[in-house]
Amino acid sequence: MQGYTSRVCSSALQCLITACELGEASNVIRSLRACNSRVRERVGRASGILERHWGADPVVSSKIGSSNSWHAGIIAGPGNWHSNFPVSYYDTTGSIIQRCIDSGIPPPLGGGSLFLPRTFASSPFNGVASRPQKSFGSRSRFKPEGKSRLKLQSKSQFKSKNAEEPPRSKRFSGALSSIKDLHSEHARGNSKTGKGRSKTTLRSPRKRVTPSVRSARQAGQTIGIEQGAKPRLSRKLKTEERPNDDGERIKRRRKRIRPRPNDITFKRGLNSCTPDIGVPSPVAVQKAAQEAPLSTNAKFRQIEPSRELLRQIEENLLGRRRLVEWRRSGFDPTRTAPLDDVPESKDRRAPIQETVFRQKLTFIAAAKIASSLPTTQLTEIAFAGRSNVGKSSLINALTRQWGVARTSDKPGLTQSINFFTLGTQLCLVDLPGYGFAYAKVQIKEDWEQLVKEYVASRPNLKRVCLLVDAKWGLKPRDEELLQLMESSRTRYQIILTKTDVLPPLDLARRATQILQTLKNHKCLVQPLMMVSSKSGAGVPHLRASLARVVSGQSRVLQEDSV
Ligand SMILES: Nc1nc2c(ncn2[C@@H]2O[C@H](COP(=O)(O)OP(=O)(O)OP(=O)(O)O)[C@@H](O)[C@H]2O)c(=O)[nH]1
Ligand SMILES: [Mg+2]
Repeated sequence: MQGYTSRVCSSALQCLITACELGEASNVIRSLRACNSRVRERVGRASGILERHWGADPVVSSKIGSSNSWHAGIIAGPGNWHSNFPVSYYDTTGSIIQRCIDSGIPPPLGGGSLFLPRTFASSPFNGVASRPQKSFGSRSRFKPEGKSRLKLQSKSQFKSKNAEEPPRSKRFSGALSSIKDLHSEHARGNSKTGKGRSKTTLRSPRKRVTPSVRSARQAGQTIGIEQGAKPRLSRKLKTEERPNDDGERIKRRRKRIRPRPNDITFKRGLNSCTPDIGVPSPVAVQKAAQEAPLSTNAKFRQIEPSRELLRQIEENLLGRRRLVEWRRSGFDPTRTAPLDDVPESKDRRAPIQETVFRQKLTFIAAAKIASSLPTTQLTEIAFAGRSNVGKSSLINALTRQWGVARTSDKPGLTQSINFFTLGTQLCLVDLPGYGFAYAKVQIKEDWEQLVKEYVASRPNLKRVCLLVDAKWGLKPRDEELLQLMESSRTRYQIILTKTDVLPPLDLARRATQILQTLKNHKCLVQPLMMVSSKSGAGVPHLRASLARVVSGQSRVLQEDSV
């Protein structure tokens, strides 16, 4: 039988197969079929092999392991067998465990595992095969040779033996406790069956034998305290007291962790060493606050805008506003640029008042180099500013012809000087932006140079609208262009854009800040305009101002020169 066992149990899979042959197969398979599909999916090659041998569809895990004393075929399951497995599986496992207990072999405590002992002689699985083998190689290979020492019992025999069993749950919990007892007994080596610490059962881990101990053993000496070996110290003694050679107990000093003087990681220590400078007087605090340089934000918040500017912002609903404010003022928020309208114009949008801006906006030319600039007799108004400031959007908003000048949220879309005629009087010029843009450095430098050339030398250029993002204000690149226009005596007007993203008060502060910065500039045209192409706020005012450029009134009226 030993040979039979070793052959059959050469792998854990075969061990499982053997278990099935011996009467547990149908139970195991049936119970595992009841498991969910996820469990069944986990079946690896093992199931295929079993299927080939039995023609059945057993669900056995692909995880198969073994130890010194056990071959383990881990049965796939949704969790630990003692908590989540179906009742039928409990039944099978429980009966196996019960039989292990009966045979005096401690069944393992692992979860979801069917463990089979390596040595079949002491195995509890002594049942008779419930079904014949189908194609499991030569049958004779697995037949026990000679007279079996095992007392085979049929399923019915086993059942009748365990006829008066307690209910399943109790039986199982009882089995669990007895498993634990068995384990502890085996660990002590005095199992009631006398099989504890045998080769076939659990072994305690081997103790390491040092060469000195081995030589002493060979010399027939006993190893122990009397021989001068150090006695095993209890945990307490090890940490606090330790006997010296004379048997006296010396108190060991506990190691104390002290910070090194140069260790700056010991922050608490450093803090405690900080000299006490005392509470400063309020006068000193005030003086220090006055002397300390203000941050850019703090400086900005200190700006006090004029009342006139605040009134203008309020009247034109400039700045960040809620929809309800637009509604209350009679504007329809569902329209494009709703504030570029007359309040309470229910049926249709009020037409643009300036005739010139009612004309069709037509793209006529794009210039990438100075020589390709078109020669026209039309009055030109150019829109300059940093990339993405909203130049192209403003051209569309002024003419209400959205989509003619192409816009993008990516800086650097306009890379050439684009000319748009507006009727026969006016030409709006969309300049490429400067500053950050998604373009090659060389190309950017080229178009910046072109803008400077155009602004400084164009005879028909009557006004440059320098667009400044209301959120960021003037930047060094803007100031560069301002200097150029000052030196070339080109008239320019500052237009704050994207005013809808800023609170009204901050917008007023920004306008004041810019006016303060540019108060000595000669070519600056007043007033500073604030617009939002998105909400349409301020656009009618800008239109009116630019229309005066076309009609030539601006110079006559001196309305906007400094
Ligand atoms: N919130 C808000 N967004 C705006 C306003 N004007 C333009 N934008 C947005 O800003 C982005 C850039 O607009 P453009 O008109 O393409 O800017 P640009 O100055 O022509 O940019 P470049 O051609 O790259 O120089 C777009 O996504 C616009 O929708 C505005 O008044 N308010
Ligand atoms: Mg553009």
